[in-house]
Amino acid sequence: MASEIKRETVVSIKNAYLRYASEKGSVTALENVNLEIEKGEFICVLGPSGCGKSTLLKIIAGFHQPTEGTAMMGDTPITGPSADRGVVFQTPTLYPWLNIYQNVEYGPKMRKVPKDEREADVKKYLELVGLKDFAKQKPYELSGGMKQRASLARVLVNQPKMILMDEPFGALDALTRQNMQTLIREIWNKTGNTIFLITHDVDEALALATRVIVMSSRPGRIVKEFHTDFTYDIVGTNQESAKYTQEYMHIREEILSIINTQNAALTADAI
Ligand SMILES: Nc1ncnc2c1ncn2[C@@H]1O[C@H](COP(=O)(O)OP(=O)(O)OP(=O)(O)O)[C@@H](O)[C@H]1O
Repeated sequence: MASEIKRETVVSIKNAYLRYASEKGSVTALENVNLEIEKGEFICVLGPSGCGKSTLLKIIAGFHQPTEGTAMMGDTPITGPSADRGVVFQTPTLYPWLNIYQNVEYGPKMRKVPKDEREADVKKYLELVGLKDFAKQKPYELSGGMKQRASLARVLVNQPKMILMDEPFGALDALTRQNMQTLIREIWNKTGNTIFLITHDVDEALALATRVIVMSSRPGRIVKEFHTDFTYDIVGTNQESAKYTQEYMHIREEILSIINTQNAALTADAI
């Protein structure tokens, strides 16, 4: 008998709308979004600029509540931010007056985690992101990639149920970006964490995701989802070759074609 895979829904968004109040009236950023995120998924979100990707992430993070519809973590409505859902932004969020160790220690300290446990956790996650030798440095002494790794350790040390990343590698040079992709893939593979990552880069999405979500131009709706497994090939010995398969090329073309169609609709609206 085939063994059943136990699925666990971490986050579920149902019929969600988000309207922002602005000086010119109301802006509908999201329209009827439905999304179930299962434990261990690596979701990458793509879509035209301004289509509501960050808004969706902010709903999951608890920074915004849907104007209509629901956002739940397990059986509990998401009503505000929580250490269970750690957020990594494009610009690293580190306290400049604290060293890297103290920055990573900050969350557990606030949660009153006992000192010994805290110390072991901070060391573990600094090692995991490759910063154990930089614990005493201040953020200004680190490169952009290292700062982003420190931000990641700050989130990981809280052992969140989910990691939310808003274009986390967008400001990095190509080589550092690729190294960060390898790091986040390895961390995901090792910890089995659930990740929701926004990117503008189709290749980044395909190289990391187990599911790629493509959104329409504003108001943002989910127009298509692709279940992919190139990340497993890349994590194994195959490395880059996964990107040259026919299947990869085919999905890549399809995603780009959807985004281009959405961008064209956006431009036509603006004329
Ligand atoms: N606080 C706000 N008040 C009013 N409008 C907002 C607010 N935040 C976002 N918007 C609008 O909502 C829409 C969606 O914004 P959002 O930042 O979610 O898009 P995005 O897809 O993440 O964009 P990008 O890819 O350019 O980062 C945009 O039109 C934006 O101008």
